Amino acid sequence: MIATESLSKRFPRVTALDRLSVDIGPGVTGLVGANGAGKSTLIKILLGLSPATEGRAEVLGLDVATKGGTIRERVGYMPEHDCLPPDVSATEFVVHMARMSGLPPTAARERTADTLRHVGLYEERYRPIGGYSTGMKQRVKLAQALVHDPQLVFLDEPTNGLDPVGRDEMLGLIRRIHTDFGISVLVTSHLLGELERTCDHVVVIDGGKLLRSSSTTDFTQTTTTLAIEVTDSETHPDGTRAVREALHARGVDTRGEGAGLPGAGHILLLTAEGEETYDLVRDVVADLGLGLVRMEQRRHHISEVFTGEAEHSSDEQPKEAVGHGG
Ligand SMILES: Nc1ncnc2c1ncn2[C@@H]1O[C@H](COP(=O)(O)OP(=O)(O)OP(=O)(O)O)[C@@H](O)[C@H]1O
Repeated sequence: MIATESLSKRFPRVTALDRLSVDIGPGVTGLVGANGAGKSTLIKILLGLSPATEGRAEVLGLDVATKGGTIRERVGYMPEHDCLPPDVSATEFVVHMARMSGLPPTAARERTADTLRHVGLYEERYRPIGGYSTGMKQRVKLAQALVHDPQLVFLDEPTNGLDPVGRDEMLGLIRRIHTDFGISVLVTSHLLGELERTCDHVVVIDGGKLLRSSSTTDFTQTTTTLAIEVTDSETHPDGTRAVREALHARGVDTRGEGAGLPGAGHILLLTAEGEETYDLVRDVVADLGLGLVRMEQRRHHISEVFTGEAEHSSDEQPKEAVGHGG
């Protein structure tokens, strides 16, 4: 979908992109970096809106230096900053954008209605945008990026300014752009954590340089941490505690109880030494006459992995560069 080769962008006082080489395939890809890392600059070059100082890039097999117009016909773009006219309605604005992309009037109106419904704007779509909440404005921006049925969309910080609920809704919408319509997505964020549920692939940049590009599952490989949850019984009204003590008596210590996780207080975490740990847990739970609700390997969160790597890396400081929220 996207390929860059030694791509650089230098402004008089700052190098926004520094010999960036990266390949991005279909699906949902997160582009993560702190504010100023070069994300928006990369998007503008990929759209053919801003020339690179050095290197080359292709989007959908088209050279950004010469085929910007064709790229913009096939790619949707949701800019980071507020850029909506306050005194027109969402419908009027999105129809206008659809017409600008070359759709005939009837198709533009139909696509606008479908797209606004998809992003969750209903009766409000006839009211002037100036009265909208931040979340509604973000949805209008998303709708105009999708209205011409692009093959690929670039979403620049779509969760900016949203509260946690609004952020989750937006991330769900982004995921559905790919699952429901088969449109590939490049979505930027300065929050590593929020992209792990949404993206198939994550590209991390810092100071315009590529820090890492890998699939989300590679970032979050399974660990040897086991999470266990058991039922209570009449004999053991606190089943979790009974299992903890029984495991301890057999030399297996459990850590914490999954504070912050769903079902916190009922979840025991322990390090699996191999198959025998699974057998031991099964036997202990059965001997106590309890039910095993779940026994599963916990996955890392991207941000934990990244923090670990940062600690081992001497020449890069992603810890300071990349937020871990979300
Ligand atoms: N037109 C410009 N002229 C001069 N410097 C620029 C220009 N555009 C961007 N920069 C600088 O290039 C660097 C990268 O900016 P860019 O906007 O790409 O970062 P970003 O990762 O998108 O961050 P943000 O989310 O804050 O926009 C920053 O130091 C920025 O100040």
